[in-house]
Amino acid sequence: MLQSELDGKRVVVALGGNALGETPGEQLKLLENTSKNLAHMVKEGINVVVTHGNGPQVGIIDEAFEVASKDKDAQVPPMPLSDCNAMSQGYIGAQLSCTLRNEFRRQDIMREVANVPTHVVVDADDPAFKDYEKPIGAFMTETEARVFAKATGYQVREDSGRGWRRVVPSPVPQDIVELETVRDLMEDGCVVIAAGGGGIPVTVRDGVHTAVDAIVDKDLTSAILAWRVRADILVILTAVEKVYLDFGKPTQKALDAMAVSEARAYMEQGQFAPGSMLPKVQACVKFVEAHPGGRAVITSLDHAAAGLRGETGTLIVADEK
Ligand SMILES: Nc1ncnc2c1ncn2[C@@H]1O[C@H](COP(=O)(O)OP(=O)(O)O)[C@@H](O)[C@H]1O
Ligand SMILES: NC(=O)OP(=O)(O)O
Repeated sequence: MLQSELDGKRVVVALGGNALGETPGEQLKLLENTSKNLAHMVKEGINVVVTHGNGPQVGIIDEAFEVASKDKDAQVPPMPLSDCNAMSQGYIGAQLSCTLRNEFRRQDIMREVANVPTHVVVDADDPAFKDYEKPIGAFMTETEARVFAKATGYQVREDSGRGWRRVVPSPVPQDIVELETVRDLMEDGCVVIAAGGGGIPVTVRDGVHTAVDAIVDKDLTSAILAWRVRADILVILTAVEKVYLDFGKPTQKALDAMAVSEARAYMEQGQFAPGSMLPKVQACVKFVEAHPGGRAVITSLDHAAAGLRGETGTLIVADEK
């Protein structure tokens, strides 16, 4: 796809939480770089909506409150995971708003940035509340993880060959509460940051919203958002340039493209790790199925522009009729 063909297109860009570094300072640096890439897209006439992950960050915030609340002298209250989730959304979104505004100024882009704290509706009976799948927080060795699990009562799991992490419930997002606000802001010409950390999950009963302690997968929420704002392209940016078959094995093979039926077959073979690559592929399939004509790309931040032009990354498209 030529750059000129991207002019006027709506693109939802999902930034991986694991690509945001481990400290606020590191995150700010990475977001400055990310904002350069996003600003280039905006300058080319693309209507960008940005979503972001929060797995490592929400784990750190939760851990900080856990440790501090156990210190009798510190006078820090325990903090529910749902509120830690909201804090991560606020702090990542706030840093990104700042770095985007600075980059727009540098590149003479006259666009407003709006950060929308976002909630997503989930089903209170989602089986994910029993079978925890979402890795959050720092990576540990297996021994460290087992000690941590014994001390805290938390569940831990190996994460895609990268180490062990705490896992929490990750219910499937059904709807985005602030969707109309996001749409209105887009119509007004804002570059919108929304659905951070997959959104704060709420259950709704008789119209009453109740936040729940879970972390929604931001790629699944991004797919709903992309479909509901009629995006042309969903771009999922993570740490790898492409999706692989036999990931991490000597037989590893990069995928340039997958039709939906191929993606489903690979998912059935267990090619994509739950909690990491699997929800990304599921999200892409969900988007291109819900929005025929839509394209989805998984690639790394550094390859975002080339991925948008179809020159790299793994493209997911609907089956040919
Ligand atoms: N089949 C696969 N192909 C590519 N990467 C995979 C695959 N299976 C698991 N992964 C891992 O999934 C990671 C992306 O998931 P994750 O780190 O959770 O995403 P995020 O960037 O959104 O935080 C990749 O960096 C890689 O380590
Ligand atoms: N909430 C979420 O999906 O975060 P990560 O992208 O960090 O896993």
